[in-house]
Amino acid sequence: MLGIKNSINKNIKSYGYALKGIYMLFEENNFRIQLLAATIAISLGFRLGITADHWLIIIACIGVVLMAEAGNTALEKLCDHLHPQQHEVIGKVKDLSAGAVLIVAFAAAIIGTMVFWQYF
Ligand SMILES: Nc1ncnc2c1ncn2[C@@H]1O[C@H](COP(=O)(O)OP(=O)(O)OP(=O)(O)O)[C@@H](O)[C@H]1O
Repeated sequence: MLGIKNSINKNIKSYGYALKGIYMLFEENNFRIQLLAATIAISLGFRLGITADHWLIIIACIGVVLMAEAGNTALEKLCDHLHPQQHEVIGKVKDLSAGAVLIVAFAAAIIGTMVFWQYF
């Protein structure tokens, strides 16, 4: 019984740390821009009355883009902490990570356009 209680407490703590991470993301300019784009897409979804299938696609796109941005931010912070000085490899790691975000954001923009296009 105590084991289950400890396990639940540990879980709740973990969610707290995760929420702290999400809160930190709000300080990032790129994250705020992506959140604005997500808000516009969700508002458009309600306004156009899109189908449940289309909601799944839009929500999945938003989730993947925000997750990629969170990963990119975490990697940038780790790079800056491990190697605050300029280094070629650090630059490459940051560019690759930013590139990953750009790839999913671009794909999400295309998918979003294809979905919403059908309602106009
Ligand atoms: N320590 C470093 N060594 C070499 N190049 C770096 C280093 N730090 C940053 N850069 C280069 O500068 C670019 C911008 O880095 P920066 O850390 O400012 O990220 P950013 O994309 O501006 O993100 P943010 O504005 O969220 O901090 C990187 O993509 C990389 O090319």
